[in-house]
Amino acid sequence: MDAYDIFKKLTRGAKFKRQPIKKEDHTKQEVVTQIPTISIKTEEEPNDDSYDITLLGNIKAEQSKKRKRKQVSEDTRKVIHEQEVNRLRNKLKLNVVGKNVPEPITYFDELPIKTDLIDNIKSSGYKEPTIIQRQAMTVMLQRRQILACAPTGSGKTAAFLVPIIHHLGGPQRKGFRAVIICPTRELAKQTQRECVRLSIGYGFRIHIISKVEKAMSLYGPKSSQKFDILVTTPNRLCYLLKQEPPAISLSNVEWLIIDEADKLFEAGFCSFRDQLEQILQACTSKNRKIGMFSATFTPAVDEWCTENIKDLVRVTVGQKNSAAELVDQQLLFVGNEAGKLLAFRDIVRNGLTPPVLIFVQSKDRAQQLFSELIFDGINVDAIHADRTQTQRDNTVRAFREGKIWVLICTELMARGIDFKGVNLVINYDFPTTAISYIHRVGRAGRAGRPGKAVTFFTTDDTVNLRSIAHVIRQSGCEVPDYMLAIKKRSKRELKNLKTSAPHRDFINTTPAYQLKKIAKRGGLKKKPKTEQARNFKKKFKKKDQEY
Ligand SMILES: Nc1ncnc2c1ncn2[C@@H]1O[C@H](COP(=O)(O)OP(=O)(O)OP(=O)(O)O)[C@@H](O)[C@H]1O
Repeated sequence: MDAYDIFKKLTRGAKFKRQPIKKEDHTKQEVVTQIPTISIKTEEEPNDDSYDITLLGNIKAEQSKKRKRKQVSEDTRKVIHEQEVNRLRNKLKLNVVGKNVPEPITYFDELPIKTDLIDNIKSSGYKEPTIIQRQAMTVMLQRRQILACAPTGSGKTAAFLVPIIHHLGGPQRKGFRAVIICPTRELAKQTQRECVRLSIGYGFRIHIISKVEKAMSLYGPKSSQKFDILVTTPNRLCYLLKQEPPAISLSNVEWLIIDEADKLFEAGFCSFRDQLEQILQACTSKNRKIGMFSATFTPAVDEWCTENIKDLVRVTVGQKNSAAELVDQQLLFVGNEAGKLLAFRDIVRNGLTPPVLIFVQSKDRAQQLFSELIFDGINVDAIHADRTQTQRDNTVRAFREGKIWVLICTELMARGIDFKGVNLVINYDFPTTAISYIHRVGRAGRAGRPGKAVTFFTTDDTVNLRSIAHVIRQSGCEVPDYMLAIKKRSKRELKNLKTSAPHRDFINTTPAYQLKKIAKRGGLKKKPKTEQARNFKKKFKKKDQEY
């Protein structure tokens, strides 16, 4: 290393007043003489312009120490801040996985969005963000893709709608720029309503595909530009995409949200993986981002996300796959099928506070139970996939308006449906999976309100009893120890149960000997006893209805 190299090393970063070096001096002068005048501002600036190497070295060392000290203090501050954020996340039971995840907000005003949108949030009655909103909104506002899992009724819908509304900004006549996929039409309608409410003043055209034939002409190449946000079930959307040429364009989609993602990934749900593939192929924009939301998640969703989503942020609130803590849950042994009606009538006798949801395992059983309860003088109705769309819509509306007190439903209503203030959920038929249990009881205890859930079980329901008892215990409710000690069932047994619900006796209070007599005489002809029952009979006589 020659003298110039030493000089270069020592003076790295310093400023120089350039002075020509006299050639004749070169031979006489030592290393120091080659150093031009240096102007370094230090606290103890020496009178002499020339420095010797030691002094220079000291200054450089001092400077580097200062820089290091500054860096260290910046790093320390960063670490302390990160620790604070982590402490907050722990307190909120908020788990995040991903690179540089933005910190959660505390108030809606902290969101980097227009005040109009904040006003819309507040006029929806949302004073403070829920935990999932505190984190998911900030993640999505940075256009990061997300897999979010938070309890039922915790406000996941607004968590994804607000960032979407902010990003779309206003109508651009470019066609659909956001697509939200829901497993049922009821949930799609509810999401559309919330989107309309949160985007007041933005002028978006938010659509739901209700009739594919109508949609084919509506979303055709000429008119599709008018629309901005699409809320739909996967089947309807894929039907439109399959047309030649496709009856809908998704080429400008920026956000694709899959709500109740694990339901759609469930084996047997119309091969949603293929449908999702088809939808993704149609979303050709480079800016397309994916958001997956649900209260429960299965490994299938996680695997798909790991394989298909880059720079994913995973956000989980509370323990994964647990029931809402605000629901007071109870398991009630009713002996056998007949015991269920007795137990329900007992609950009614002790005072039933509507609105109440009763879950059964099939459409037939929903009808059977309805035929029984209609004679009990309760305002009751049933909703399931065999009812026409108009009937389903009317029933949901009547239940929301308080005209129906007790709604008998199948799994169709277990996911996402938000009925304000459901006081009681009754699992008349034992759910076939813990996931189904979590969603069913999650229809109560929403948006910070308390609720109750009673689950009937008979001697036939022991296969799944252990896992559901665990869910109940995990959410802080009491269950007898013996239930938790039941032998774990094999995966095959649980899978069988998942794919086919157990066989159950007909729901009927007519004694067996009487039923036999009736059967001999040529079938069950029960006369309606009340006005309500007569109306019900009339209603279901209508030709166009599918009952
Ligand atoms: N910040 C908030 N403050 C108060 N209420 C809220 C807030 N955000 C949402 N809500 C209300 O909470 C209820 C539940 O919200 P939402 O349906 O989005 O829950 P969810 O997490 O999607 O539930 P599920 O998992 O059952 O689909 C709704 O009535 C909604 O209006």
